[in-house]
Amino acid sequence: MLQAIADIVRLNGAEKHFGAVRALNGVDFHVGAGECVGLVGHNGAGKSTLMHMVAGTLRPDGGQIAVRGNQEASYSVARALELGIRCVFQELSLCPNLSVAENTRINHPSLAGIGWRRRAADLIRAKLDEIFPDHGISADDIAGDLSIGRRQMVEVARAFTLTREPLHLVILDEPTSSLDAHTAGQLLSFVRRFVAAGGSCILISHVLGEVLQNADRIVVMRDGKVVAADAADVFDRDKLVAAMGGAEGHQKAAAEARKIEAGALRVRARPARQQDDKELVARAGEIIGLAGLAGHGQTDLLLAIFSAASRAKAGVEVTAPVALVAGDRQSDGIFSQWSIAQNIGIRSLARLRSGLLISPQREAELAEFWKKKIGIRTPDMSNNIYSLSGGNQQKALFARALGSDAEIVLMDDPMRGVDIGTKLEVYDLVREEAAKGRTFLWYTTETEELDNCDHVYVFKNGRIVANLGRDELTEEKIIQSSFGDAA
Ligand SMILES: Nc1ncnc2c1ncn2[C@@H]1O[C@H](COP(=O)(O)OP(=O)(O)OP(=O)(O)O)[C@@H](O)[C@H]1O
Repeated sequence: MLQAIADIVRLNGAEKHFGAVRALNGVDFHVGAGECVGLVGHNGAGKSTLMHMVAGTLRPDGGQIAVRGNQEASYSVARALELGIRCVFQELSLCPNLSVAENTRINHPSLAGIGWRRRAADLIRAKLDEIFPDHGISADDIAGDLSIGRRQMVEVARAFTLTREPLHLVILDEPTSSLDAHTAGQLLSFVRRFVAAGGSCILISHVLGEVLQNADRIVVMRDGKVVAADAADVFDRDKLVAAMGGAEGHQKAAAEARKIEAGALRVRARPARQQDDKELVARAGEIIGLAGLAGHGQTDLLLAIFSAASRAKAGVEVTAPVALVAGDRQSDGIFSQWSIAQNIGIRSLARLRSGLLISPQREAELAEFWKKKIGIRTPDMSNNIYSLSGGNQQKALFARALGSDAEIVLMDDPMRGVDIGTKLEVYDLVREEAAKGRTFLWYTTETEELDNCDHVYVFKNGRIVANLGRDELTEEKIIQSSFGDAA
């Protein structure tokens, strides 16, 4: 009996189908009080679906759920909140036209009456200060005006705010996917403090090091089933990868030096706020990294280059067609009413045309080619794009850019939510395409990914502060440049 009460939540035999897809195939899962459970698995393994069961946002087709030892017959979001279970979903859920304070109020019905706005502002400000001491976010900021990283910080902080509503378990579905290494570290150390004080967390991440270092227990999912579950110290990176399946055989070849012939100039760009003569220069066949703390001008420069391809822009020279892989897929990348195939084909319309119309057959062929090439997991590419798991949506955006005629591919933190096996495949693909002469400009919040780049521009306060060659590339050096006056 005591054991049962020590569980915050326990699912037995959870089942969920989406048409032909068996997203959950009899899953047993539990979280104890004062425990951080890491949940890992390939894109489409069923992690988010399982979390929707815990958060009450989806009803299982079969199985039972018990919270603190009590069977819940009609479990729902409202019931989960009443029981102190909250979730930070992968697809961020802040209302874009409301302020940070107003968004906080949504989760706290008890913040009512005169002065609620100030109380909501105080509440979220205090939590942001506690988790991310140098956050730079105001409670009056409109959510839609914030960068994706800052929205993620608000969403996470909001989940941990305390009023009259109880708080026992927070589900964090890829909470660091848009955070730079410094900010991700702040969040993970807060999670450790929360758990040490008796709270519980579920941490989903494709950054395996994060899970290995911060979870007490790790659960591995594969194709809708739990395939391994044990204390975190029983696993290491290789064991996790092996249990997840799909990444075997891939060596970390990324760091190998590539032979680059300096090709024709493709991009020359000066950030709008640059005061010295530093500028970004990219040539045919190069893979160029953009690094530094999130929100320091990397995305702005990519967007400036993207728009300069169609309209002349001061300080930016672009000499070939450009495609952009957006990291903020909800706002910038996905056409939500369209199928997966249409989402992939949109950047290649000239090639897909037959007479005046788009040929559905050519569109389907392009989509099938990329489905196989990067393993987009779906029974049918004519399904709506939102039927894909988050990581598979991101793969579709890759396919759109790489399947197009663009000679310059801009990547704005593009691996958000992509699993480790696919990441390694995409790295190979990027290097392969660069060897054929394509140019990649790659902003990433994952320092490890910079190993794929020939050199890396570090940004601070909207300016380039350093240009590091691959032999100088270490996390320390990047952080040093990001915080220092210059480098
Ligand atoms: N609303 C939906 N309609 C149809 N299929 C869906 C829907 N939601 C999920 N699926 C399918 O269920 C399976 C599990 O998806 P889920 O989002 O749980 O995976 P995941 O492990 O969270 O993946 P990721 O790491 O990419 O986020 C996938 O095959 C996905 O395509």
